Amino acid sequence: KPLCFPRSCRHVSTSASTKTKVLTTETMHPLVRQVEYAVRGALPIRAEALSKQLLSDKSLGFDRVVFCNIGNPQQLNQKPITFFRQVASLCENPELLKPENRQTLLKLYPDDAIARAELLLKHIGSVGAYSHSKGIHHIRENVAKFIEERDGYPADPENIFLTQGASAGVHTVVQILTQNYKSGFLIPIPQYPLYSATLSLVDATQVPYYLNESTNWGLDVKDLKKAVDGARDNGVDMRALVIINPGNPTGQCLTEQNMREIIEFCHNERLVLLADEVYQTNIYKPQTRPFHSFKQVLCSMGGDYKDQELFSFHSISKGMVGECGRRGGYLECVNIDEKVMDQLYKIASVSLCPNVQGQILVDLMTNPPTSGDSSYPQYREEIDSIYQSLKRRSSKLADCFNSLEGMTCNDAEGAMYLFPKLTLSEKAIEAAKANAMAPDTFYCMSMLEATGVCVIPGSGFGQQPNTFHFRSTFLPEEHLFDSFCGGLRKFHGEFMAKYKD
Ligand SMILES: Cc1ncc(COP(=O)(O)O)c(CN[C@@H]2CONC2=O)c1O
Repeated sequence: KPLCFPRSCRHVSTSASTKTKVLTTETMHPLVRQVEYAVRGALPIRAEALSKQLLSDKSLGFDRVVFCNIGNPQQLNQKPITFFRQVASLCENPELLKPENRQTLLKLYPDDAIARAELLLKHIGSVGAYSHSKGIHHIRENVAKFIEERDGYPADPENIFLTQGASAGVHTVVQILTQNYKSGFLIPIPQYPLYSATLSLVDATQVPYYLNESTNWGLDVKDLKKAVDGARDNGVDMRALVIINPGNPTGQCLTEQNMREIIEFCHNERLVLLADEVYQTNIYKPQTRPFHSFKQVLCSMGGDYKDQELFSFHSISKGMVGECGRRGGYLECVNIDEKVMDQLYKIASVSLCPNVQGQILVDLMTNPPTSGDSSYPQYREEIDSIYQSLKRRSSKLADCFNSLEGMTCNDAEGAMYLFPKLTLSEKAIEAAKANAMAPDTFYCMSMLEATGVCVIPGSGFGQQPNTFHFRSTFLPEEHLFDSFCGGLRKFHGEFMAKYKD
């Protein structure tokens, strides 16, 4: 019988309450302590607190907090794609697929959703089982087919890892590429802070290259060369170039010519290319700035570049899918050394496998209903409706920002964000200092307290010195968009008046 002393008998060391914890911020890994990730930093933390306060306090001046800090479409009520959820739900509850339930089931589910679930379960077994550490082979075959159809060049399922979101793939690749603190990675400024945070965690060296706001966040290879040469002069062992295309937070889409120059640069400078392409279907100017994958451009450049190493990342969190919480994505490894691939597999094995429902969504994202399938009309309508709405909202919000005093904003060619530039008065800058905040953080915090809208200051992504920006998604529901923009307009006018020089 297990010993169980009543509380009164237990000897509690009097020093227990005074003994410091074993684990404190002083004794934790310093690399963890130094990591910053603004997308879920001070502003969202305050926003969460206000959201809770709203439950009991109606005096805040707004009736809801609008989380524009994160590209999380379904948090702002974007509907999931029906076919995807039908298949996922059948995979989750295979009892429904039993013959005795078929007549009832056909009243609730289209035949192609039933067929897809049965096909997936044939390869998966149970969603509750560990899968292959690279991901289910059948799904990796479908991802390879998707890549081949997208690019017109072969893709090998063995070079594809399904991942727990693109984040996990990025982390693994950065980790395996980092030999020591001298390992240098070129990262864009502004950048999505997954990269700066991950590089901090592995103690690698961040080598920034600035995107040019005046050319709609253009990337000039000459700037890359300057950054690499400067880093090498300082003893940095340059390893890789990170490209986010379409850009986050900046929304630019690279031209094919620019991509060829980038690949040539990597080849000449012997840099591994990390291509983050999670927004590859969030393309709002397809006529002038269509999406090209780096895989496709690399293959089109022919034999001289056949040894250029490339890692490409994709995700189910973005596009019109927005299944962020399911944590699904893939990593394609191109021209990577066989033995390194074995090491990648070993690291993937340590985490056993990416979650299976996330893998199912990768299959559905890359292998959706096609013309002639029962679900195709509804699938097409849902995707097109979300796409057109995102496109309209991106323009509406950019127009709103460009109409505000002291604010300019490049259009979003892609992704889910706008990154407007703020010109702030001396008084506002002084007030920020008095509040121990960066000026753009002060502006964003003031916006949050006045409107309930949570955006992220430019300092969370990096920006040219003495410039101020913030990042907002354009995800608030379209029927609320006019009042959303109206609220921002009102706040901005009051803020500028309050701190007028
Ligand atoms: C450029 C980029 N890469 C990778 C990821 C990670 O995606 P997974 O969900 O697949 O891990 C994100 C997420 N976007 C973050 C999250 O929402 N807002 C952002 O800026 C991203 O914007």
